[in-house]
Amino acid sequence: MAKSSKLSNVKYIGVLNLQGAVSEHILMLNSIDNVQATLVQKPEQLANLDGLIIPGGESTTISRLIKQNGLLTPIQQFAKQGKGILGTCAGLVLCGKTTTHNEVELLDLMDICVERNGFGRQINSFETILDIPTIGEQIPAVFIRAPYIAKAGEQVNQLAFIDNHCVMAQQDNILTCSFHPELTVDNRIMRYFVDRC
Ligand SMILES: NC(=O)CC[C@H](N)C(=O)O
Repeated sequence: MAKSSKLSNVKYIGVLNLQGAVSEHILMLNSIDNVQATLVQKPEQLANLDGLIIPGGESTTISRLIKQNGLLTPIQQFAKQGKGILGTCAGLVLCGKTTTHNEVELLDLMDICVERNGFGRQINSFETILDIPTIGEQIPAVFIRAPYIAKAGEQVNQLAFIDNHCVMAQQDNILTCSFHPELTVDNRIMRYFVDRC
């Protein structure tokens, strides 16, 4: 999209379209006023975006495709410019600095060490209701082969916990959650993210 065609009251949010829960994020973004959602597969599609969502899926696959598509450095630069990034589930893993078993190449956007599949396998998937003081009460959250944040640096604001495991965090312009907000009808987390882009 050409810069001149950007409307000042509209937030332009991209969804990384490599693998995983892409269309669900687009649908949720479309439920919010003054948001223009677009798909991102190539570095040049990051230009003029205010924010980027890295969806859930399979972090090893998304990591490989990020490299294949030449997106590793462009996404890191996008984050350094202060643009908003939301990583959900596998997206949280990818935003991390390390994983406990070092099995995935990460974007290193947030000072966290992630336990992949920390809540167990597909069969251990669950849905719950979270109170997230910064955002709101009674927020539905869907956990599918979900990771948790095993360790977080001092600059990381830990926003929500389950059984003492951190499941949502923010470090400046980077927001991550272990679960899938886009699989519910509650768009408060998405609105919180968009407002900060
Ligand atoms: N629902 C998900 O995104 C699962 C993430 C998956 N466990 C991974 O590490 O890639």
